[in-house]
Amino acid sequence: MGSSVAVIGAGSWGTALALVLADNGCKVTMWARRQEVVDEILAERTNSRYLPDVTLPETISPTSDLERALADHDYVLAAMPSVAFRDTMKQVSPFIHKDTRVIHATKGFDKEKLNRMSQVILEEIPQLDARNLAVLTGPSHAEEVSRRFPTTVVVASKSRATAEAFQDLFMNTYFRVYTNPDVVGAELGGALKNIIALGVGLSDGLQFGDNAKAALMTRGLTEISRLGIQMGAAQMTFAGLAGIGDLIVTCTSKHSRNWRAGYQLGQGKTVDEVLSSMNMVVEGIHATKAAYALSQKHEVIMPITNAIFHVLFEGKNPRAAVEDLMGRGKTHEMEEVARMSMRWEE
Ligand SMILES: NC(=O)C1=CN([C@@H]2O[C@H](COP(=O)(O)OP(=O)(O)OC[C@H]3O[C@@H](n4cnc5c(N)ncnc54)[C@H](O)[C@@H]3O)[C@@H](O)[C@H]2O)C=CC1
Ligand SMILES: O=C(CO)COP(=O)(O)O
Repeated sequence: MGSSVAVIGAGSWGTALALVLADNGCKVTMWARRQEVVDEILAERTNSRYLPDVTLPETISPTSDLERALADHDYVLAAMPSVAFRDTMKQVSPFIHKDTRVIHATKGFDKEKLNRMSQVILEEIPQLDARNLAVLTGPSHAEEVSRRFPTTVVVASKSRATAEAFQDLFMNTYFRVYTNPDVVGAELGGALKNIIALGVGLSDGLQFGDNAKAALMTRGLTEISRLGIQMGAAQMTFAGLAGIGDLIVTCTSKHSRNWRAGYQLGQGKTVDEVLSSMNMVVEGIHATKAAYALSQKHEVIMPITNAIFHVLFEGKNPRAAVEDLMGRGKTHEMEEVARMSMRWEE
């Protein structure tokens, strides 16, 4: 038997990653908040609400008892929605020691302080050695990973040893793991692309076509990078799996909850109607609020995020938001780079 891994969170992503680990020979204990999820896995070996049509092997043991989940582990993986992240880390903290290697796979911001998830982990688990912390991100829908479709992801950690330990833990023939030392860029790429996917869904719901989709993705990546660099990320990360890679999959996949939520908004539903019709997390809604505040704090211009914020939280008509975006003042496409290196011929 390989390593023991405690997976905290039995939603779609926690369950799909537990499957990857089980395929790799790990003994997995998966914590679910709700006892009925545990009961279903024990009785049927399925998690039908979050990952239908997938059979879970016996090497994945579910429990709703956090202490039991964390009793005996070599590694901990946290994969719950960002809104539940800080509270869950508070509860997890007493069972984590300095040398535990912890990885999270959550794509969002802390609602209290707008912090990244790795910052929340270190705040709530102060005894943890920061070098033992990593993030897993990249273009990876649970529905496809659980069908063992070829997938590539990034593990980012400040410590090469930790990044490589998690690379070894997760990597297999259908799940290819790259390492990256840029934790800030990896976390921001994953969290901010959800906003753009919502925007693309909105645009598709309004039947605006493929040109608009390409514009939102490209200019969306520009503003993701702009905020990211200001917050300490490396620009190159946004050209990789955690940036453009995840942006592409989330803006174009039928599996994306963010795209689906945006699409329904574009068709005229309200935010409350959309949220009550989805039984899964829509991180982009929370991320829009966080990124709007972060753009003001860091004095970074994010027109698309601003427009989506006004649609989601101030009742602005999506068509009016698009008119405002199209009517912005004239600008150079490569404004930051241009200042540094590009020259007009005359
Ligand atoms: N589903 C996917 O394909 C991927 C998801 N992610 C990220 O993983 C994170 C988790 O997402 P999913 O597993 O997809 O969500 P999900 O919507 O499938 O499941 C949510 C899980 O969180 C639990 N939960 C909800 N509220 C909670 C609370 N207040 N306290 C404790 N637990 C609570 C639910 O019981 C459920 O187990 C998100 O940040 C998402 O962006 C990242 C990559 C892929
Ligand atoms: O992050 C994801 C894929 O990489 C999941 O995106 P959604 O939350 O939009 O489904």
